[in-house]
Amino acid sequence: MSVTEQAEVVVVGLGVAGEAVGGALARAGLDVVGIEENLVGGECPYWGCIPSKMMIRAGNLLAEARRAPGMAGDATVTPDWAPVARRIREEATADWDDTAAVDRFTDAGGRFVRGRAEILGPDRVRVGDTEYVASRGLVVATGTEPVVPPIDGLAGTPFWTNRGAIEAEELPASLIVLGGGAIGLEIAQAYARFGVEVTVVEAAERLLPMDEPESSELVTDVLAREGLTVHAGSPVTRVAYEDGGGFVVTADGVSGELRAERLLVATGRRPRLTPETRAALGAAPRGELVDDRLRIADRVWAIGDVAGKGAFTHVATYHADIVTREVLGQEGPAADHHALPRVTFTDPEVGAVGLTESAAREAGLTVATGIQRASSTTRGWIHKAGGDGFVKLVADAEAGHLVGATAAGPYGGEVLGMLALAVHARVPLTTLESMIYAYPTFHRGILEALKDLRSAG
Ligand SMILES: Cc1cc2nc3c(=O)[nH]c(=O)nc-3n(C[C@H](O)[C@H](O)[C@H](O)COP(=O)(O)OP(=O)(O)OC[C@H]3O[C@@H](n4cnc5c(N)ncnc54)[C@H](O)[C@@H]3O)c2cc1C
Ligand SMILES: NC(=O)c1ccc[n+]([C@@H]2O[C@H](COP(=O)([O-])OP(=O)(O)OC[C@H]3O[C@@H](n4cnc5c(N)ncnc54)[C@H](O)[C@@H]3O)[C@@H](O)[C@H]2O)c1
Repeated sequence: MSVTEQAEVVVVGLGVAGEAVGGALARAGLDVVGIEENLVGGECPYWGCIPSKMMIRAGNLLAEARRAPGMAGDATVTPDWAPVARRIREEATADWDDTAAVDRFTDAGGRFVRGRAEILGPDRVRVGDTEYVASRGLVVATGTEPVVPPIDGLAGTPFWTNRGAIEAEELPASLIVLGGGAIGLEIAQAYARFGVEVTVVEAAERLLPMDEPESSELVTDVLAREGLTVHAGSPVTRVAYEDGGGFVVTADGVSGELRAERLLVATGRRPRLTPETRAALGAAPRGELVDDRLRIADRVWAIGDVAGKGAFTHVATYHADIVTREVLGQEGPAADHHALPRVTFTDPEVGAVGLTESAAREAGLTVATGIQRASSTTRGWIHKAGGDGFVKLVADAEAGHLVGATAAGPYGGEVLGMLALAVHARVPLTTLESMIYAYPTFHRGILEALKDLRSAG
């Protein structure tokens, strides 16, 4: 027999986005039911951003030490994965236990339900035998799941997704990474720095295909110098797994077979939202899910990865703030993604914001670009080993402001900060040109890139 429970707000999925909106609304005094089938906090703290950045930090320490010869004497590096795995288990994930996060939500006044929610309609959700009816709003925050491509032989093999790679207590001797996007490259480089023999196989013509071609070139070059094998433009045609023998991968354009102990599938993620759920919520089967208030329908919102506006934690928290205001009936700006920043935490970091050059051209803008290589700046020249990078600017020449930028290099994600502001606030190029840039910094490359942009235009 089913039971019906009333609530003011029902939040489905307590990942980054759902935990933030659910907690804020509960703290504001609303009766909030939060439903989570796995761990409260979602992908980012347990299998995503935080543990992967711990791996990267550790790998970067090794890489810096290896750069000492010729610049600072000798350094002997003996990589050890144990402290990394321990830090991920103990500091990042509490051994994949979300008690603290659940307590945070219930202490705020939220009602927590562990289970898989089935969304029945714009105001109701079922978990097991209980139906939850929302009088004030339903928030869908179900995130994304890995896409596993339909490659012959792949299904049924013990391949890893990001979760396997993050949870690993011991490293394999060798790893094939399918997909040269953010997940694939961050993990590939970190693993390789710990001595794993890594091969990256990317179907598109270049790594990081959604980024500037200069970013792809830079990362491909650095990875090759670090001893990784990279195959781009090489769709995988077949995967096999031999007990005790590991994975055997065949890809177009790659002669012979690729073999490795482990296989990581990092070929993108898709929203956890079935066509049936879209229909139940009154959304069209395809296309944009939300409007600029992140509404699917009246009093139904989608936030975070599932909204399809960028699968990043900073998007999830940005959306959560907007929908918190919406539910509480508070004034505030609508969602605006024109200056979405993103950082791929390879070393060098690839930070980007807004439109790439090709996207700006496709949008019909009169585009002007400027580029400055880090090695040509004083700071890059001083930095020397590990100093590869560049700043690339993409301007709407008619409007006279930046519409996109890339800051790749040491601290690329940090240099990105002022470029994100410039794109967000549509700061006039003349203002950017007339300000003072501290010397010798990596961000001074922006001034030189502006000069390049003007000289080209
Ligand atoms: C390896 C990796 C590294 C990353 N690194 C970064 C980074 O450095 N920076 C960055 O900004 N982003 C990064 N991301 C992306 C970031 O993790 C996501 O953007 C973020 O977690 C999105 O939050 P979310 O709440 O939208 O979704 P999620 O975190 O996926 O949470 C959704 C939650 O909903 C639950 N759920 C789904 N369906 C149901 C249901 N029917 N019933 C009940 N519960 C349900 C899920 O169990 C999950 O806990 C990374 C991702 C990965 C995989
Ligand atoms: N630093 C960060 O902010 C960060 C880090 C990791 C993940 N993320 C988020 O998670 C999302 C998912 O990451 P991802 O790396 O899985 O996706 P992605 O879309 O960034 O990259 C997937 C890559 O796989 C390639 N690919 C697709 N099918 C393939 C196939 N059959 N064989 C070989 N290659 C194939 C694609 O061309 C693409 O380059 C990212 O887009 C990002 O939003 C962010």
